[in-house]
Amino acid sequence: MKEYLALMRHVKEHGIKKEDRTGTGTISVFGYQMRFDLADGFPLVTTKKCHLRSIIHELLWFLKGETNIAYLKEHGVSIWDEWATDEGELGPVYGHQWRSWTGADGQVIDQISDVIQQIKTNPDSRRLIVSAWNPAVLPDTSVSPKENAANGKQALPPCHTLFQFYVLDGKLSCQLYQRSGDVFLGVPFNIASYALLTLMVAQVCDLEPGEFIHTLGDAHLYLNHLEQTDLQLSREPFARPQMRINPEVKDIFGFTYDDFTLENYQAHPHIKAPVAI
Ligand SMILES: Nc1nc(=O)c2c([nH]1)NC[C@@H]1CN(c3ccc(C(=O)N[C@@H](CCC(=O)O)C(=O)O)cc3)CN21
Ligand SMILES: O=c1ccn([C@H]2C[C@H](O)[C@@H](COP(=O)(O)O)O2)c(=O)[nH]1
Repeated sequence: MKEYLALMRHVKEHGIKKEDRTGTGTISVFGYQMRFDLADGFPLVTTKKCHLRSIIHELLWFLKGETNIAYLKEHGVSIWDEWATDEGELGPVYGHQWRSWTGADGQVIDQISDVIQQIKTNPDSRRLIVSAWNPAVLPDTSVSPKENAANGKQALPPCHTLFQFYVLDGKLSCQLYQRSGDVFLGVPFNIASYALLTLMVAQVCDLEPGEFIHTLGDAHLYLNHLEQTDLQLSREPFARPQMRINPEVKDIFGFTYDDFTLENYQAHPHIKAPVAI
């Protein structure tokens, strides 16, 4: 995962101090792109051990269209706890926008089913897009994430805002535009999550996986992640692991946790870091 280490190094070297909503402070750059050829193995960071279980369950939770953390809690995943109401609600976040975007006239749009149908029937389309950015439900920044969720707004505006698929020579590629990236904590999750989504969509569309292209807007290192970043930069990355997916599954909503097996994942020890809320 030298691509990820290059991002960390770039932000460390070129990042400018910038205040942020959480009050933690960051060093930040604007605009950065990484490319991962999915034929070269699964892009899971190896310079710290990553919790793939949380990543897989979070993706399955998005695909179910759920916005309550109950499913995550049942599976021991706590990464969204800090932003949810006491009832576990996050408001209309990713799952809602992906599966039941609601138009002004009340029309409900399942963007995931629609994009898969388009990939299968119109692979040359330049409109193979899913957007989570819905200005009608953005949070009111004068109140907390929990209050927003209680008021039917998003607890946090989506960070991975929009993704686009591209089909060429029987291969499926995916590009994500991420408006804001927590390089130490969030970005390793986001890379693995979208790489996995690309493998899953390719399988159900009878295509081979191509590239995952990750485009970042505000790419930042929180000031309380700098030591952890240096430790990671001092480590030598291992070869990428391989992801095996149960080949029987042909429905994007038919995957379960046991359909995924990561092989040959060799990683350095986990590194703890506080999450900015
Ligand atoms: N500041 C911030 N960074 C994020 O990455 C982030 C947010 N906020 N808010 C919404 C979601 C939640 N996501 C998170 C939240 C926490 C971890 C985290 O603490 N990861 C630890 C533990 C992993 C685990 O429990 O599975 C890690 O070491 O990776 C990762 C992603 C990504 N997002
Ligand atoms: O998937 C995710 C979700 C969130 N993040 C990070 C990016 C920022 O550090 C915070 C969100 O704060 P904003 O003020 O709304 O940008 O969470 C991430 O990296 N990946």
